[in-house]
Amino acid sequence: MKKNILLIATGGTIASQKSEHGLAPLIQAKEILSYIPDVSGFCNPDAIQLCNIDSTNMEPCHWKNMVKAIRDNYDKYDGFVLAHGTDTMAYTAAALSYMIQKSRKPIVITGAQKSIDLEITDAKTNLLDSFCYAADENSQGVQIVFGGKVIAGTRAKKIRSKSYNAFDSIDFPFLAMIQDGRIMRYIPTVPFEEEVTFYEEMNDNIFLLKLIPGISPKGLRFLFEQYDAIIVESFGVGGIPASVADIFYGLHETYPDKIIIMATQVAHEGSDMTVYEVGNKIKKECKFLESYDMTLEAVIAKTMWMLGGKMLKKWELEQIFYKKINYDLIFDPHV
Ligand SMILES: NC(=O)C[C@H](N)C(=O)O
Repeated sequence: MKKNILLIATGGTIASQKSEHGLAPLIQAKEILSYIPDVSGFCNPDAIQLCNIDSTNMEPCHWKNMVKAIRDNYDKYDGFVLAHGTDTMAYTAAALSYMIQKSRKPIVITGAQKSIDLEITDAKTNLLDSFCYAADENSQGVQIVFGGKVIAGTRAKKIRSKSYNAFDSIDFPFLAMIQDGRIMRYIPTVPFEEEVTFYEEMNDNIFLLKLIPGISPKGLRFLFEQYDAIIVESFGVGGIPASVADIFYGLHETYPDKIIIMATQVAHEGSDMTVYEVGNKIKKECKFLESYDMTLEAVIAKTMWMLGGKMLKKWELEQIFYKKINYDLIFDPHV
């Protein structure tokens, strides 16, 4: 029997047309479907419009609306395809990986580098591939389908701003590749036994501090006062420059429960603060959590999600942060 697949359109280049001030999302969900009539050959497609925005404007409130739309339609459809801008797609894929867990019904996020109404575009192939993946018996969970690759929702990163080949899977194999409607799986599907769980609360009161050589520690106190968690994007495997470390020690005494997470600016292989003196001591004394092999997008989304529910103690948060969800972490931190 043919599967019922719901397209949830949110905007992005895939839906964009020229406006007075540049490309802007204008094409509506049903019209997007009309560009890919072939999907009706293998599934029953349907479409709804959630918003029509450039993904630059994507916010946690939109993720909440996506979760609600999927939850409200969960019994009616067998799979979901979200059409989304590419710029923040990796964040949305990570966010939905935490907000919708153990879904037997696949949730596929896709988009394009060129609008669907252009003669030469990647939009139709990406959409066709996404419907094909969403309608396949062995698909589940949250993933991006783009440029013929299927990437776990927590592992995607936009690595090219213009080419069709815009996304990569960081430190984790592609789940599958898709070519001419054929799916080649690299990671076998182990069907979820538990029921799907939906979470709608995200705490976006977090701050990402990118370190640069010679960074001035001015303003750190303000960040500690204002934000519930601070993610520090440092160099290499992770460390804090001496000029900043003293301030951190002082602030940790005043705010011992503040969540501080070390991530790295290096694209591959992740963090390990214990290797160098510049990271080891401060990690222990200020009780830093660290990203290890999680992507920055996953760390940000996971932090928002874990702080989104009820107030938890720091040690409970630590356990949740290192819990493996949708392939986000391979390293074993031995908490
Ligand atoms: N290719 C794209 O979709 C880029 C667009 N600015 C967006 O993220 O909405």
